[in-house]
Amino acid sequence: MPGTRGPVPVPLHPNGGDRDLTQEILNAVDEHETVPTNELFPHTSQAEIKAALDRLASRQMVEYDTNDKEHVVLTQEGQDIVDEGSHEYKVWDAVHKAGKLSPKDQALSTPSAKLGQGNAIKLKWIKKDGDAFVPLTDSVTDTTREQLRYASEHHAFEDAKLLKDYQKRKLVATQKVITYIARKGPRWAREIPVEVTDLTAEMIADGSWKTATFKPYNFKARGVLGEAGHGGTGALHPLNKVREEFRKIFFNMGFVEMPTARFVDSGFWNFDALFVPQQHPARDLQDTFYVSDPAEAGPPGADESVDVVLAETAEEDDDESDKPTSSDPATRAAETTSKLDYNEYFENVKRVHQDGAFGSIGYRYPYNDAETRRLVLRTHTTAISAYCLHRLAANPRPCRYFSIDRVFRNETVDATHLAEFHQIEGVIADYNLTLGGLQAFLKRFFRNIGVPDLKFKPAYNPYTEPSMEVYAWHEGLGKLVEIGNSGMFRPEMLLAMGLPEDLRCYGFGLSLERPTMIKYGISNIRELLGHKVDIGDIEKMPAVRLDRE
Ligand SMILES: N[C@@H](Cc1ccccc1)C(=O)O
Repeated sequence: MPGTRGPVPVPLHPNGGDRDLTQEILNAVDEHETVPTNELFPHTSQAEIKAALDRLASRQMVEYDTNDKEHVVLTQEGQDIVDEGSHEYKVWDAVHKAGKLSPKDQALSTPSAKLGQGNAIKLKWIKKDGDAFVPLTDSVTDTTREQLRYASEHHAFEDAKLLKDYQKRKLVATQKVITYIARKGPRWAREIPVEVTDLTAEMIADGSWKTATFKPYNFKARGVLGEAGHGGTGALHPLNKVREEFRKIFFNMGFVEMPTARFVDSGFWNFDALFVPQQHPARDLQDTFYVSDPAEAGPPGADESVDVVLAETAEEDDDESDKPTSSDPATRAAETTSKLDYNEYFENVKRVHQDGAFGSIGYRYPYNDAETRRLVLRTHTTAISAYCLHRLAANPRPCRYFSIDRVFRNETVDATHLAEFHQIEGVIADYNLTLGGLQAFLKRFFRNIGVPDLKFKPAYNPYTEPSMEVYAWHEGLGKLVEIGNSGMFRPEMLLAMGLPEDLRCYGFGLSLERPTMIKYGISNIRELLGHKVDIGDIEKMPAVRLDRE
């Protein structure tokens, strides 16, 4: 069984299907240098091709240009001519076969034959002899058919001047076709590299270390805080031991930690930005703790002075090593923020709630600005995810974020419920994501913590559609238990932030308490958190590895 420290491959095709279009494009670019992608993949939709190209372009592996071209396409009548010959040809053919043919003959009374008679005479293929037609030649060249056949094969006429004429005769039409021309980018590679974070014994044994791409060291990362007092991880609270295990798993899967140091947040980030309607029962005093002093936050964006920086990947750090000013966290935060317009975002969110926008019909109720400023103890860490996704709009690109921190709900405390608990949350943004990809990811994630065989159940969240509850088999209880919630963030939520249309986003969340209680065999949550906790017991609890029972 792989340890939690082993390299975890990044999925190449998030839709989980067999086909990997990004790899096919990489192969083609490698072989042909410049590739008109739609001609190469005529049966693949434009949107799919663009999504695959965007995934590669965002990694700077390929670059591409977009070309608008007019294509000539045949109408049904034009196609019939290519298949059977022109109207004049059919007239000549009938007359030629018969030797002599009355205009009243059935073969000459079809609408097509009526259209063709004049031309066949003009071309000197037939002539009137008494009241019948006779052929003038034993062979003809059907130019109309040849020209149309050429146009259907080449999407253009050999002589461009013919287009107008054929368009007037309604035998062809034109169609705008977008072609994407791809070529190698500055970070060209034949494959999306799997970045390995650790050198393992297996890699040395099987020689794969020689060709592996190692994730560069981030020398600016802060070190792990030294343990004081009791010493070792034994001094950590069991929740923090399990939290550390989850953090390692996230880091190994290429996630970046979100800044969660704000237990108090505004109604805007906790609810409105996530399209929880202002009358939703979850916003009730019975369910949510509101702060009374101060009761209100400034408008969204007013807290921008708070120095919140998402650690970028080591790779990006590396790029900036020769630019000391921009690697300074405060400067970087300012750079990112300056591109974001909070007023516009706020108005967008209001519009979606009140009138509908970005393809959503909205809730259609009068939106209350004061409600958006009310301060709450955050009820879920999705408030932070919304905040970080909005920041992503300043520089949209595929990314993976996670957080593990405390949330608060005004609930009656019992053996399995506390008024405060911890949420583990993950967010993945990328082009062309699908629900199947989310299931594949969740299966991989939970396998890493030793939970195989997931089941998914459709669910509802105001901010995701579709949404799925995640279930796993619990040996001890002998039944399926809910272990998490997930979904794809709604387009009206992401578009309102200014994220591009094809950048889609998964989200999922689970509690930290549940896996911890299972690991330590604790059945009453009050033994884990709060005033009833026995410190002696906590000290004796061993360190855990999530993937080992
Ligand atoms: N916020 C959800 C979890 C979740 C996060 C992100 C997307 C979907 C669901 C919860 O509290 O249960």
